[in-house]
Amino acid sequence: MRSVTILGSTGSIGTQAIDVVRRHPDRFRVDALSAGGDVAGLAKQAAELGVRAVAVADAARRDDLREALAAAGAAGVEALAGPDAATELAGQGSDVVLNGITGSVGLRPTLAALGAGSVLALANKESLVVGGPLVRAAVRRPGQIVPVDSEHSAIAQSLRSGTTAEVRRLVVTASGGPFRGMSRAELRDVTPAQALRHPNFSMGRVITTNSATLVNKGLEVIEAHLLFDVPFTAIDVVVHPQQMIHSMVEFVDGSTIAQAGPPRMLVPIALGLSWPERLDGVDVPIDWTRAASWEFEPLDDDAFPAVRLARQVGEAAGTFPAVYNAANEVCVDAFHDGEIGFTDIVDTVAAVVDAHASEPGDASSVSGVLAADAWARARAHAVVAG
Ligand SMILES: NC(=O)C1=CN([C@@H]2O[C@H](COP(=O)(O)OP(=O)(O)OC[C@H]3O[C@@H](n4cnc5c(N)ncnc54)[C@H](OP(=O)(O)O)[C@@H]3O)[C@@H](O)[C@H]2O)C=CC1
Ligand SMILES: CC(=O)[C@@H](O)[C@H](O)COP(=O)(O)O
Ligand SMILES: [Mn+2]
Repeated sequence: MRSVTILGSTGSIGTQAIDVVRRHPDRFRVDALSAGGDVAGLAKQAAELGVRAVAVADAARRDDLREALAAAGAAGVEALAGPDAATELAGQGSDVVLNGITGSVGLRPTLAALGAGSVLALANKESLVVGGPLVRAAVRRPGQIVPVDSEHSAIAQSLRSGTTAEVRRLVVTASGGPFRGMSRAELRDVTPAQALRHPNFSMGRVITTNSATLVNKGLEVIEAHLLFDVPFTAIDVVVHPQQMIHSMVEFVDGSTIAQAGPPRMLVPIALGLSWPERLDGVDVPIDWTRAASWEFEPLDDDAFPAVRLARQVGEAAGTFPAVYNAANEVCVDAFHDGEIGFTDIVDTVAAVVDAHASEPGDASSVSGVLAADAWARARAHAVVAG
């Protein structure tokens, strides 16, 4: 029986993780849950799962959380509130901490989980991207981070086919998003509602928007570099609209191992919780008796420059990846608030990254990384305000 803490339990990843746990009560016991501000959803989950503790990030919602717990019949559950609450839960030593929070705010919880010796089931790619070397230095043993991001789970599964020395390249697949095939000129007028229509996955607002701009793929290339220690020049991106192949590993003998399955997150989440074992019947496999075509096409870097920019910031390292991510988080909000257009998102991120070259930050401490994150947010707000 593994004890599990789920951070971001009310979100897309979190609720699917609870589905996996529900179906395997003999394998998992949920210790603790955290959310941003959804106290009602959190209290309902806490009551159902019989957890020990819950946390919300919004300090102003402490009393609401206690009331919601009492109303749900879970008054005895420890209730934490405030910006450090998820970090406190993450450091309490569950066997597995699933980080399903969105954004760089997930960095401290990621570090706390690793510091406590828990397995970190990592959906929150932003924490690894922004904290790269700090997160890697916090790892206490090989395999302590289990990727939940579907592409990286696919790579981890494929890597079981050979030794590290036998790996030649990683091939990360991309859906291409809802605007695949459009030119830069056509992209100027797309709307937030259109950007939220991901072709295959139902996910939170930030990652769905990032899939549309291809910033998600940029973050994933950096994530792959940091997780698997493969140089950027040996990480390819290929557009595969059906997302049945979740990514691939090419080996030195010319063989490529791909992981395939329907475009759903249940298998990566379940593997995150149970690694290295597989659980029975997590998802419905591909039906190979039905005719189907899978397409593969190159990425259009001119219409979607986010991956090229991510490679640049990844190579530059230091605080550049944190700046890329933080500027993007600001721009996603600004786009949805009607303050900027779609192509302004990556253009603004590029301008902020460019400005960072003359004011580089300190990536050797968490406070240094978070200072660069704050600097990039301020700079992005200034660019957005014109
Ligand atoms: N969804 C997916 O299929 C995939 C997601 N990922 C990654 O997983 C992460 C989560 O994505 P997703 O589930 O889609 O996002 P959602 O927006 O659906 O969920 C985010 C979760 O984080 C909580 N949260 C928000 N702000 C804070 C905060 N300041 N402190 C603590 N918790 C907070 C939310 O709580 P509340 O509900 O109260 O706002 C919610 O529980 C992201 O990093 C994403 O890139 C990776 C691969 C696939
Ligand atoms: C499910 C998952 O891992 C997401 O990151 C998803 O893959 C997004 O797909 P694209 O970014 O390729 O559209
Ligand atoms: Mn992904």
